[in-house]
Amino acid sequence: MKQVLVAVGIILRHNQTFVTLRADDKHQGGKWEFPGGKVENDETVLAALRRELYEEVGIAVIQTQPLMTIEHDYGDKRVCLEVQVVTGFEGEPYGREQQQGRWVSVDLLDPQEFPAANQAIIEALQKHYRRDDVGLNP
Ligand SMILES: Nc1nc2c([nH]c(=O)n2[C@@H]2O[C@H](COP(=O)(O)OP(=O)(O)OP(=O)(O)O)[C@@H](O)[C@H]2O)c(=O)[nH]1
Ligand SMILES: [Mg+2]
Repeated sequence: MKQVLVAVGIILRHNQTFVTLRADDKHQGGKWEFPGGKVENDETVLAALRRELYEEVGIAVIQTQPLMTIEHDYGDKRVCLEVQVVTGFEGEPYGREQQQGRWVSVDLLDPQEFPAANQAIIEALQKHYRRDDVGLNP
C-alpha cells in the first residue's frame, strides 16, 4: 500500500493548541485532528503546511519548528505525518471548511479523541509544552 505524506500543524499559543473535528465521511472521521493535509507531488512539506492551514483554518503561517515524523499503518491506509509546531501565524484560526474548531489546553488533549497516529504527538506536547509554559521553549 502506498504511503501518504501529510503535513500536520500544531498551532500553538501559550499553552493552547487549535484543533478541528474531522468530517464523518473522511478517513478517521469523527476524530479531532491537528489541521493539515496531503503534500502534493510538486510541494515541500512547509509549502503544503502553509497551503493547508490557510485552506482549513484561515491563518497565514509565519514561523514553524519541526516536532517529529510519525509513520503509521491504519490497515486501510498508511500515513507519514510530518509534524511542525506553528509558533508564529497571522489571523485567528477558525473552521474555514465549516468544520468545528476549538482551542484546547495541551494538558487536556485526550489521545482517545484523535487518530491513533497522534498519540506520540500528544505525549511530546504534554512533555514539552506544559501549563504555564509560554509554549515557545521546549
Ligand atoms: N490533518 C491531519 N491528518 C491526520 C492527523 N492524524 C492522522 O492520522 N491523519 C491522517 O492523515 C491523512 C491525510 O490527512 P487529511 O485527510 O487532512 O488530508 P487532506 O486535508 O489533504 O484531505 P482531503 O483528502 O479531504 O483532500 C488522513 O488519512 C488522516 O487520517 C492529524 O492530526 N491531522
Ligand atoms: Mg486535512
